[in-house]
Amino acid sequence: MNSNSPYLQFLAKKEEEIEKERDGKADEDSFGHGHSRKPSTVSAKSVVSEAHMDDLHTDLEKEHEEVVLSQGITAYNRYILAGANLFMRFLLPISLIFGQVVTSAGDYWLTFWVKSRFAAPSADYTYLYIYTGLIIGCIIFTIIRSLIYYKVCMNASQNLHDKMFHSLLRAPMRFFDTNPSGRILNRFSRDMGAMDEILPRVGLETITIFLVMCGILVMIAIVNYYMIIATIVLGSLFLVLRGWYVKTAKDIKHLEGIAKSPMLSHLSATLNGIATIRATKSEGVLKDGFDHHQNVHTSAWYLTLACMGAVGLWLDVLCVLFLLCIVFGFILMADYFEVSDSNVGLAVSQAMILTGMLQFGVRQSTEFINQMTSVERVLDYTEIKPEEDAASDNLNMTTIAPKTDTSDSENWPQFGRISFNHTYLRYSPDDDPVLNDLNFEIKPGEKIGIVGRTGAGKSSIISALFRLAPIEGGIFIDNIDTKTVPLSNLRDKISIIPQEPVLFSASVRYNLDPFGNYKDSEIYSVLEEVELKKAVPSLDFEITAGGSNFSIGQRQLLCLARAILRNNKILVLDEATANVDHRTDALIQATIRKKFAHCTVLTVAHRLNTIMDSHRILVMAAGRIVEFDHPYVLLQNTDGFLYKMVLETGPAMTEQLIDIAAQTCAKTKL
Ligand SMILES: Nc1ncnc2c1ncn2[C@@H]1O[C@H](COP(=O)(O)OP(=O)(O)OP(=O)(O)O)[C@@H](O)[C@H]1O
Repeated sequence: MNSNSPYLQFLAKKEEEIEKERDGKADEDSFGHGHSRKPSTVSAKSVVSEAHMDDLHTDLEKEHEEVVLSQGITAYNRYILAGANLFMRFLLPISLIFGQVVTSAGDYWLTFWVKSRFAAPSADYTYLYIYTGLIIGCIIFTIIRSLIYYKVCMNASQNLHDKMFHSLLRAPMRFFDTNPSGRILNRFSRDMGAMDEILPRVGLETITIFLVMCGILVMIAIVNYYMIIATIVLGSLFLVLRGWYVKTAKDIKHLEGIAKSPMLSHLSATLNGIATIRATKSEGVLKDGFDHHQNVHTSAWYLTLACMGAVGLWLDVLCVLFLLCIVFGFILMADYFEVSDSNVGLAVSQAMILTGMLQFGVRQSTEFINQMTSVERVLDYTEIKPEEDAASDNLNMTTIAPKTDTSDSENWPQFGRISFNHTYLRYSPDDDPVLNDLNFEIKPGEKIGIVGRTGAGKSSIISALFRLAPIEGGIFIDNIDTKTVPLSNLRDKISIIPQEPVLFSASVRYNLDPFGNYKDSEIYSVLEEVELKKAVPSLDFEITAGGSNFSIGQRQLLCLARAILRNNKILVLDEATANVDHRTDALIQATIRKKFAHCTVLTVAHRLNTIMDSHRILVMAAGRIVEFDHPYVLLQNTDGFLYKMVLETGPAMTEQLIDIAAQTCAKTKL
């Protein structure tokens, strides 16, 4: 260590980088991968990361609390607007206030009744009837206000959920690249859960307590208006105390979250390495480590309890002081004014309700503000800027050529001619373009292989074709600018067999034909073509999550079956044969050649043998096209990119590849 060798410096730098990365992108690491193409991280990291979830969630909460506080009323307003129409917005406050007025009026009426009975004892039932009426009114209004309130909350939850889901479905790919899937799932699970279950209850309790407190203070002021002074003084003290509590509680909660993570990660790491721990007899060390983490966490948790206890004590002190003011106020006043016993009784009994209720109120209102962060987060997701789809309202496609039959959106594309016209693509507006000035044309029915080193931009060509990211310049399919085609239509008309086969947890029928456009016999026939009929007992056979009850090869074949069924003029294969065995690979290749003989096929390839018989090969480097011609022609240039790539496969393979290219060349009489 003392030598300070370059290796040690390198290690220190690395550690620093990891630390920085963890700080900066911690949430991304823990919740999942932001980018679908990233290699999976080591499992130990994800175990530790999982344990960090609470801590990070607290961080996120903190970040959003600031948003809520800064946006303040806006979030509340938008929540109510999402759940209540104009009538409900009018009815809700009225029912809340009326409920409280009737309840307080009942208490006051009792005092009035007692006072008049002492003044002139009689058996007048009017008092009783009015009191009964007030009690019944109190019951009815309380029920009505609860019904209206819960209806508004339920509507808000449903509407915001639907809006969030809708806006997520239309979100651009960039959103999914920058938001880890765990975070998105949290919005739908944790935040929606809070909005459905916790927020309405806590909200109603907070509102009720606030109204009861107002009722009590108003009645005490009516009985003895000097009490307004005491109320203002003690009310200010209360607000100060509450401010301290909210701030402290938030920080302590954060502290507790931080202290909890190491304990959980220690536990999960221990469970993961239990075999090693037992083999090395290091149970004691691990136990001490766990005890240490738990002690730290317990200390933080004890702080939470102590904080709650302390605020409870001080709130009770405030209530007792208020009671003291009321009682002594009446004693002092008795020397100068006539004070009725029933009024004293009313004021004292009402003030005593405050004790205990105030504590509960503070806790619930803090919880309410905390839960509103969930609403804020959901509101954020309802406003995701949708994908640019200028054509969605305008189904007329514009052509660069005079309008022909091809402009008919139903039959488009009829030929499968693709041309890139000075096309640039950038994933983020601030980044450099990933595709640079692509200019090429693919004739109808051509089989094109796309090759290049990793990161050269092969997959980005597919992204551009599907318009997964904003493009500059134009991409024309059968002379129609894809920018003028509605996105759903464009994506519907190009089939893709992706690198990772995508299957839904649903029936085979749904996976192959989600919109129910084809007959069972047609679906069976394509299953037969990809030799899967035996593997699939029936079309209602359920595919489990991610297609785990099928092998990777079978999943690829299902995707191929889906593509055949769609019968599109353009097929894109993204290294589709990278993970399958030789036989399945051969079957996929043969089926594609047969079934897509008249279609334009673009194959992004890693293995050169699958594309050596293509009509042309497009070689990419750093987002530009460096070569584009028949493979045999390209291989004549011994300085060329393709030739060098072929050489890297070894002498035997090189010979074989050149052979395939030459044969294809002879066949096509180039
Ligand atoms: N979603 C994305 N967001 C930001 N940058 C991206 C995204 N996808 C790709 N890139 C960047 O674009 C460049 C080209 O990537 P692309 O995936 O097209 O390469 P590729 O040739 O298909 O590589 P590979 O063979 O490894 O799949 C790379 O520099 C990559 O970092």
